[in-house]
Amino acid sequence: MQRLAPALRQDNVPLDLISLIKTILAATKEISFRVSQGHLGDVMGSTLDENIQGEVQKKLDVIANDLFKDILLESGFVKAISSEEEDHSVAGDENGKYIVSFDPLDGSSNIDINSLIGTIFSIHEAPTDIAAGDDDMFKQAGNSQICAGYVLYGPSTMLVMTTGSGTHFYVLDRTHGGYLLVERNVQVPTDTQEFAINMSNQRFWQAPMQNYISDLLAGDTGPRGKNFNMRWIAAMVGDIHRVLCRGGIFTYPADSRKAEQPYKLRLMYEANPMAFLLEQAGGLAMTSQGRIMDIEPDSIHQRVEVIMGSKNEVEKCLSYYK
Ligand SMILES: O=P(O)(O)OC[C@H]1O[C@](O)(COP(=O)(O)O)[C@@H](O)[C@@H]1O
Ligand SMILES: [Mg+2]
Ligand SMILES: [Mg+2]
Repeated sequence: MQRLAPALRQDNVPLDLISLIKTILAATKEISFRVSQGHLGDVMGSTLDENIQGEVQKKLDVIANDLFKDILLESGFVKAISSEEEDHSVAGDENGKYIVSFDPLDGSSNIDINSLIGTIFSIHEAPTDIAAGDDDMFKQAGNSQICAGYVLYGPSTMLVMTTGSGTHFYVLDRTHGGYLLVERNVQVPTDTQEFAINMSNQRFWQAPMQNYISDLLAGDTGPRGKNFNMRWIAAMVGDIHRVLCRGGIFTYPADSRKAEQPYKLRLMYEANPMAFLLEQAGGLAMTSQGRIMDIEPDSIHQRVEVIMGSKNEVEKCLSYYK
């Protein structure tokens, strides 16, 4: 099994980017250990604080955020970071070559039930004409990401990452403490009979999504002529990992629960990194209006509609919006 650094060198990843990636992964090893300790690791439960998203922060949201923030800002590689748990971007080294957006703990509602959770990250080059700490430097479209990945804290701790030369799977080897490459160039099947959506929001969806999902549910008695199964892990890392492993369509569509906030998932540290990983694996990552990675961001916590996964099924879903 190949170790991480030689695998990245094989993809011609620059040495300082490899160092930055290793810095990020050092924090994930600490989180993986804390998570595996569960109640013993004092990671369960909520704080009394709310983040800028209006969500009560879980203890592990804050622990993970502080771990990433500290290790990245001290690294010297990073001009600034932006996190789901930080109101604004945080300045690092003015000469840092990179900027990192991250979701320190994805699937927070799963922490206290010992279910699947993860960390998501996205790396861009740092603009030289904007000062560290100015949120504007993060307003870069997903198509200019140079690296994206997630770490899934599951039965095994897995890293799924791309630097633009395919999407690869790694496993954290607890015997020597490093990530080992287990699968190169993962390919998402183009067709699927598995969908993921939070069905409890059905009455709030727009008509095209209502129609698309009801045709899936009609199965072989309906226009699709085949049966579909449903899965919902309530952690994007878990649902997208399943799609990367065996295909599927994952969607968090627009809904009318809150008129001023029709979307749930965040562009910079959820949708964009997952889009890069899926596209590099032959999948599609769209909104009903276009390609997620072509969206020009206007704020670091911007939310978007998400329809992603197996190519032909995503196209089928989008045909309902035409
Ligand atoms: O609670 P819902 O509506 O099922 O939403 C689940 C979605 O929310 C999220 O948990 C949001 O992410 P965070 O846990 O990082 O806030 C996604 O991982 C997941 O896909
Ligand atoms: Mg998240
Ligand atoms: Mg989160």
